Amino acid sequence: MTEAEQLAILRDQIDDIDQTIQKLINQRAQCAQRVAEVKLASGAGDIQFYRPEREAQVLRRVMERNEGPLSDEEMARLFREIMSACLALEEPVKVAFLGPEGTFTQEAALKHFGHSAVAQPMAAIDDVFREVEAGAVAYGVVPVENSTEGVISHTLDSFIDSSLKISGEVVLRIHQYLLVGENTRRDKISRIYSHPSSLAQCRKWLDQHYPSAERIPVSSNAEAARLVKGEWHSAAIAGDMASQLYGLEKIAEKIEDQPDNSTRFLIIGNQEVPGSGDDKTSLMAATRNQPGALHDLLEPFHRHGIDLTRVETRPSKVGAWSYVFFIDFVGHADDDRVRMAMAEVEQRVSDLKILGSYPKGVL
Ligand SMILES: O=C(O)C(=O)C[C@]1(C(=O)O)C=C[C@@H](O)C=C1
Repeated sequence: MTEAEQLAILRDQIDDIDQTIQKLINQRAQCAQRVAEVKLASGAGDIQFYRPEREAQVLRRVMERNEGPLSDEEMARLFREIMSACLALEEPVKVAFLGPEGTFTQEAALKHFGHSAVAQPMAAIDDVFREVEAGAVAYGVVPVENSTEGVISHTLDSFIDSSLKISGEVVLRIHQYLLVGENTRRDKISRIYSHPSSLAQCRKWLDQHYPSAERIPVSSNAEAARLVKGEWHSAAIAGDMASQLYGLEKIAEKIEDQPDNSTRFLIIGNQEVPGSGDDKTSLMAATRNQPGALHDLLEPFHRHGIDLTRVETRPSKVGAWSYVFFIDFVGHADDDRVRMAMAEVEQRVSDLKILGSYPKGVL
């Protein structure tokens, strides 16, 4: 058989399969429309079309049953987009993210909600909180910690004065690129712009490759990319999205010092999310200012076998030398042992707020 004949046969098969997939996706979308009708018919005041726990369960199941050759992650990403489109038929989900366009936070928002979400850039973390609090959007996406750089304290501090809840988390592998516009040659770079944390994530690489270039901190990576678009002798450190958005050339790839550099983002909103079977909880606690306060706070978690994934300390804003602890642990607030531990913790602290229970990041 000639190459052309072999290709024609295989492409016929692909056409048939595509037709079947398309029919099935539309059948799935019709089911989602019926789900929306049921939710509307329930007459409840605040209808939740977006269901984070259900989405996590669907994606986990996709990964568990996957037999390849496509990877589990690739398959989950495809289903992520199918679900995003189905949800948009029910009601498009509106999301505010820490902008401008092209930031890693935008990438995180799209990874979490899919490309059918309506995502709006905000100038600052405070603005993301405000936009959700005002009800202009249903959810916000903000960075909370980076594996190289540590916690983003501004995000944690924002919870102190906010009634918003955490309804999800998403972890993004952060790859940094050195980008130039058409006016700059790679051997003529004297200025490198980026967000301070990206400059820090690439410090060793910069010391080695561009020791004498001036490092200029700016408000975001995307802003760095925008600046160098027309400038001479300047480069930006930013992600793939910013590079595409501003049509910049990548002259060096994956320049982050830590190969597993990743950032965790939180999804904030007003929703209480039921258990998905594999959840995390975040809480905020203020202790009385006395010796052993942190030990007393953590002891019930240990006794009830609850796995802590993070403990951060922040100044409480209500007087010098008093602190608020942010604690993440594995489990849902409705789990029996979490309930028991929380009842005990409550006796030992001056203030306790559950910021939310939510599915562990799947993708
Ligand atoms: O199961 C639901 O509640 C749906 O609305 C359906 C569906 C889906 O497409 O599978 C869509 C949106 C929700 O966020 C979760 C799941």
